[in-house]
Amino acid sequence: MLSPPDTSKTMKLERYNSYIRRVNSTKLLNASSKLLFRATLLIALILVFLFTFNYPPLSSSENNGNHHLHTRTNFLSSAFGGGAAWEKQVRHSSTPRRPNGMSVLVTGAAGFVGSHCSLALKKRGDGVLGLDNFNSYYDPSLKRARQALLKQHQIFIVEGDLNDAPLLSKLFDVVPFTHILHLAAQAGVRYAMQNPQSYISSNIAGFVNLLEVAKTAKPQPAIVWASSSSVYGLNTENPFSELHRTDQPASLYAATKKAGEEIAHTYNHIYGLSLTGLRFFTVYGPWGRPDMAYFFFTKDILQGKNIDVYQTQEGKEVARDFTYIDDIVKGCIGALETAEKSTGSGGKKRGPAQLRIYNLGNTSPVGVGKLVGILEGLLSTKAKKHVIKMPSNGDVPYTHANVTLAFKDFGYKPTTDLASGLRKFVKWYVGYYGIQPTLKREHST
Ligand SMILES: O=C(O)[C@H]1O[C@H](OP(=O)(O)OP(=O)(O)OC[C@H]2O[C@@H](n3ccc(=O)[nH]c3=O)[C@H](O)[C@@H]2O)[C@H](O)[C@@H](O)[C@H]1O
Repeated sequence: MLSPPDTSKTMKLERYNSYIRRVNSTKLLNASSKLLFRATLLIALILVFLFTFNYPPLSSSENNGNHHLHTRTNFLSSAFGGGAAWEKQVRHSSTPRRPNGMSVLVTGAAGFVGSHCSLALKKRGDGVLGLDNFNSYYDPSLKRARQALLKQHQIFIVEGDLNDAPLLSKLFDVVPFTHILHLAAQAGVRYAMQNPQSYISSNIAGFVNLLEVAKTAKPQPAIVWASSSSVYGLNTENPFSELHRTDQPASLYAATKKAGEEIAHTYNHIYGLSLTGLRFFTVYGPWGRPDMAYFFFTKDILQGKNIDVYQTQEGKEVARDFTYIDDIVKGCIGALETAEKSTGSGGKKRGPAQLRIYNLGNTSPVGVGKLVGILEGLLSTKAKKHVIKMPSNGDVPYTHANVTLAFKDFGYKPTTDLASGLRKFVKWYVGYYGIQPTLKREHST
């Protein structure tokens, strides 16, 4: 008999081979997993790159030297609600309803002066589109209430920031605005010590951003914008004339408004933009700003709280040329109506353009003590006055406007004295905040 073949060596070899195959297949598996992982990572990186840098461009149709801006505009349009319905609202709101009507972009439209001007323009048949960032410098619910009021009059407010170049650019792509009424700003004299950067961001960077977009717009709009009585700073000549010096601002707020006037000069000089700066003097009235003294004095008097009434270091009364909102609105519309067209095109100046500055005040300064006295009468409540020296926080002791120039050029003539204006304010205040009906009846006019 043949002895069975010795297979032990063959078996060993097969076991060894099968082991090697297992090891190799595991290695292969690991290698392919790694490859797969790397490929996925690479694809993810490419996607992140494309998304972040918007490459290749989504639009290549721009040929006005503003290619990047417009490309980003299209890319971002969905972020601010761009689209057919949004554009329809924008167009509808900004289309004039009278022959030769203006089409005005009102920045700060949910603000105090902005909301009043928007309504007045719309009532005349002009087209108005609002822009506002609804920031929380003061109670945003008041801004939302103004927005709701404007909506009732078919005025649409785009929610966005002055520093959002793509958004501004998009608005000018959609609407050939004839005018900008630029009222968006970081307001408040004393708050500048708490939040200086917000003044730089809105009043300087935001303004430059708006001018950059306006300069390339076709047609270039004429721009009327809000400067401030505070630019007179430590000026001691009275009443304040546009010819007086304005190189001694007492607050960062004033300095940013003064900077705005110089920046306006530059854009007028280089690009032919028509620019009119309006120096508002302590504007007050219904739908006003809760950060202003007349407003929070009213609130605090009604709540039985102390109010600080400032005096100068010499113990004299602090005074302001308080100006009623309706007079300011007339001034803004007068400035818009007399604004000449910008002369530039496609970012190039074609000839000299209009450059103006006007005081818009009441020409009748009133002491803060007297203001408090009027409020006490209207509210039938004695104020708990705490008379203190004016803190060194950017405030100035006195303002008084000479408005001869605004009268000459567009018939500006304030007609509301402080007592009548505050009566209207109090009537609105008690109605808006739902304060005792007895007060409301007592002060109805
Ligand atoms: O014309 C402007 O360009 C500016 O007007 C406004 O500034 P102002 O004239 O300073 O108004 P506002 O603060 O209401 O103080 C009124 C008076 O009350 C005094 N005041 C103030 C606070 C206080 O606690 N006590 C007090 O006596 C105070 O000393 C002052 O005499 C806008 O806010 C500003 O954004 C800008 O537009």
